[in-house]
Amino acid sequence: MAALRRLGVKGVEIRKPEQLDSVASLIIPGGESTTMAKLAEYHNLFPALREFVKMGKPVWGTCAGLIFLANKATGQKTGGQELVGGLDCTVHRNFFGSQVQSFEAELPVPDLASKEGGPETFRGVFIRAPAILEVGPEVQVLADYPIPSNKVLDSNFGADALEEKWSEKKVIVAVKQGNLLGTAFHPELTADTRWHSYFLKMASDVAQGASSSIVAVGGGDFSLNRRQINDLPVFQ
Ligand SMILES: NC(=O)CC[C@H](N)C(=O)O
Repeated sequence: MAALRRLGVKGVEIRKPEQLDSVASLIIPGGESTTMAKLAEYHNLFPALREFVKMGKPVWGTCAGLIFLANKATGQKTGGQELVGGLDCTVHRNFFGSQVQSFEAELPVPDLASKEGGPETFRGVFIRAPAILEVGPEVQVLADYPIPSNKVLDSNFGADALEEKWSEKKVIVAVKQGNLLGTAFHPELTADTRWHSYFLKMASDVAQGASSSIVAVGGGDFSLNRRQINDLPVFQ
């Protein structure tokens, strides 16, 4: 919400399925995807979210939101978790390790830079971040990242996938497929608003005539009357 405000756009928080009828595009933010899936299930959001994606409305998932959008997730808790799906990729939920292994890195972002201008790299803030292991033919890769050299390719990764598929020693961290955008990192925690403005352009391309609201779902405090509008700290 704070990042959108910096671009002069007012977002609306979505708590109930029927609220999705009144918005033209959606951001599913980061957080913790198992918890978010439980809450989304409790609030009966999954059918409406799937319908929203199927209608071709722009949806951007960051981090846990990316996991939500993926057709397949690995590294899930026992019993798995429900996904919205639509994005033809396999995501590893905690690819880069636990919370303490969170990190920041400069990512080459040629497509973003050519559309939005600015530097050729983007500072990726990876917080217990997922990574995309495989993508389908319709998916455009917007950023990738070398697999950390200390990364032990253990059983969590699905041993069969290793040598061959990962011979390039890179994982994918940003993708676009039609109306869907996915980032494994948190662009809203930097002062660089290019991913947000990139998504807003996707949204305005599709939204013609519809409401131009951008909305956020999941994460945060679900009590409506205690909502705060403080901006998050932003890393320069
Ligand atoms: N920053 C994040 O959104 C972390 C996502 C987390 N790995 C999950 O499973 O949901």
